[in-house]
Amino acid sequence: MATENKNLSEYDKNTIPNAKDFRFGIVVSEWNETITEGLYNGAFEALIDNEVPAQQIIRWNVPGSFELIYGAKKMLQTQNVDAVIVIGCVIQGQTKHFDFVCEGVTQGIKDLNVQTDIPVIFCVLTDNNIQQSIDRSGGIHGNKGTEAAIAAIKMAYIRQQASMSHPFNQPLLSSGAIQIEETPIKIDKE
Ligand SMILES: Nc1c(NC[C@H](O)[C@H](O)[C@H](O)CO)[nH]c(=O)[nH]c1=O
Ligand SMILES: CC(=O)[C@@H](O)COP(=O)(O)O
Repeated sequence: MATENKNLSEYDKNTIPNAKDFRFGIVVSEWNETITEGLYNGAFEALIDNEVPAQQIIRWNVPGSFELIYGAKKMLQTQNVDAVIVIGCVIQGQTKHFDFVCEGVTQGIKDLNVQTDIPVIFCVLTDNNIQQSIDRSGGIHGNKGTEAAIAAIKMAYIRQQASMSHPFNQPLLSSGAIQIEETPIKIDKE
């Protein structure tokens, strides 16, 4: 379904896990600032709406979307957060720069999700023109910041549940592997 057919700000509060004890980091790009402020406001308000205390929301600014990767990495390493949201807005210009910034930030954030344990939520608009950005940052299609905040709550909850259901609740081996008790396989003899 395209954003056009879905309001990005709509969510059913009954389906959202309790978020009052989680800490969230939000890294905001200063490029296309009016748009990224709209996205930040959407994310912040959705977290507050879901009972996250304001002091458990840590905001950092970075110069552009490309810097969101480093900002998120440092946030993960230093702020004891349960999830990070990266907020940016890349708008097509006259050159291929758009493609490289979009590809770079997308792959970088994907890498953080693969390599580290804390979820990083992608709230980066990659638009053909400013109108598309306005429409998605509190305009006619709602606010992708709201959608990102709900995703962050859900992912923080999944991480919490996963750690609680860790096999036998045992610590990781020094190799990083999980110790799994072997169950003998029964082979039927003919
Ligand atoms: N053109 C846009 C950029 N470009 C800047 C880069 O993200 C980066 O800050 C620079 O290359 C220095 O490393 N960033 C956006 O977020 N949006 C744009 O439309
Ligand atoms: C997304 C961009 O990098 C961008 O807006 C830069 O514009 P241009 O390609 O015209 O230099």
